Amino acid sequence: SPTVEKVGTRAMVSEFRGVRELSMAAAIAPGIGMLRCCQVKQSKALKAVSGVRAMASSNGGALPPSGLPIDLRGKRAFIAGVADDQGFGWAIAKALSAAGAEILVGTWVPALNIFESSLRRGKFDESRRLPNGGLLEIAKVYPLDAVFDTPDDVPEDIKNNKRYAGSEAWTVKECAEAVKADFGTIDILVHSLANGPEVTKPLLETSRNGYLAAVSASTYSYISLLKYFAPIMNPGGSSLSLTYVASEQIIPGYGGGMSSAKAALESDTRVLAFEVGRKYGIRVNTISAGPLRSRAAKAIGFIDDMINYSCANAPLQKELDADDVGNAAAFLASPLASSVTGTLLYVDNGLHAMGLAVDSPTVCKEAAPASELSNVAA
Ligand SMILES: NC(=O)c1ccc[n+]([C@@H]2O[C@H](COP(=O)([O-])OP(=O)(O)OC[C@H]3O[C@@H](n4cnc5c(N)ncnc54)[C@H](O)[C@@H]3O)[C@@H](O)[C@H]2O)c1
Repeated sequence: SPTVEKVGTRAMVSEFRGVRELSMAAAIAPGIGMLRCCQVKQSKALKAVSGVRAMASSNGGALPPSGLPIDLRGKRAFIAGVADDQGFGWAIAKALSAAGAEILVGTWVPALNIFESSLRRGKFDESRRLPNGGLLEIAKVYPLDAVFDTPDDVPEDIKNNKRYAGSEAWTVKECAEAVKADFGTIDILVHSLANGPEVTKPLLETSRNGYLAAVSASTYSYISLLKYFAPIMNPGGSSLSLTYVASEQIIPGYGGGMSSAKAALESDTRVLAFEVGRKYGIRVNTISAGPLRSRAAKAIGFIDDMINYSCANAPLQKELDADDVGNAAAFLASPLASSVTGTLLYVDNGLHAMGLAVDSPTVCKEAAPASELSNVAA
């Protein structure tokens, strides 16, 4: 109605003013560091404002209720690749949970004990907090090693490895069977895992075994997950993986065959979207995420440089928040994206679109008016 439209417009105007004030503070802040800090605050403020709006609407306050919610109530998600609260898997679990989904996770066997004991001891309690004030609840943590499809594939040295000794049924097939036995079906499948034992080596110096191990852990693992989980997914379900722009552009330092593994993952996303869509009515998408200081990324060794580079050169000059990826994943998993499949969605502050490093000393100021653009935005 016209009244609702008016109230909605007022709310948007005041939201806009709040953001503008923060942007102006950013413009007058002395020094680049301060500017960057203000810009990060600006993005947090945007989130806070929309959070307040959501709260007001749910409390029957002055603002109108949102007409387009991401509603995953009654859905169940299995997220493979959660072993702490620092990575994308955790952020996706939180976003799906905030939207109402029940959360199951698959944790790499060698990391299982520490993850479960940290959860029990409350180490993650602060980061379990959801925007609505609730806590992320994980209905069950399953041991998983996505490099092995069935028990027959497990070599003796892994069988006898003491880090695997306390766990059982952790191959992909057994894990899917365990989820089926416990819960029957799932609706959402997330692949948030990767491993490249020679990631720090240039491609030219990568061994055959290192290359194949990267593709096995980071790419084939997704085919295997879909192969065994799709049969227990309800039609209309959604599956998702995480990729990185090194698949399509040269990122020196992202080695060991990991760039190839991500390129294969993106190609597989399209083929699997067709096969799994036709056979099970399930959607398959991938998110190409910007740099995040996760445990896996820290192991590569130059993640801080990548984050600084993105802040300096991406269209949006702010650090990527894992929650940004979580929220995009919640959208892709939801009925709002019911016609979206076979796609790659960039969630990277726009860095993928740049063809020029605007902070390069070889770029003249006229060609790269990044600072002027910051002021215009403010
Ligand atoms: N961090 C980044 O900058 C970045 C950017 C783009 C894409 N990604 C992708 O996001 C996904 C999640 O990574 P993250 O950066 O959040 O780090 P992360 O450390 O939180 O997640 C990686 C997970 O993979 C698990 N894992 C490794 N080998 C496994 C196996 N054989 N079986 C089961 N689990 C296994 C690890 O235990 C860990 O939990 C990965 O696909 C990664 O390539 C990361």
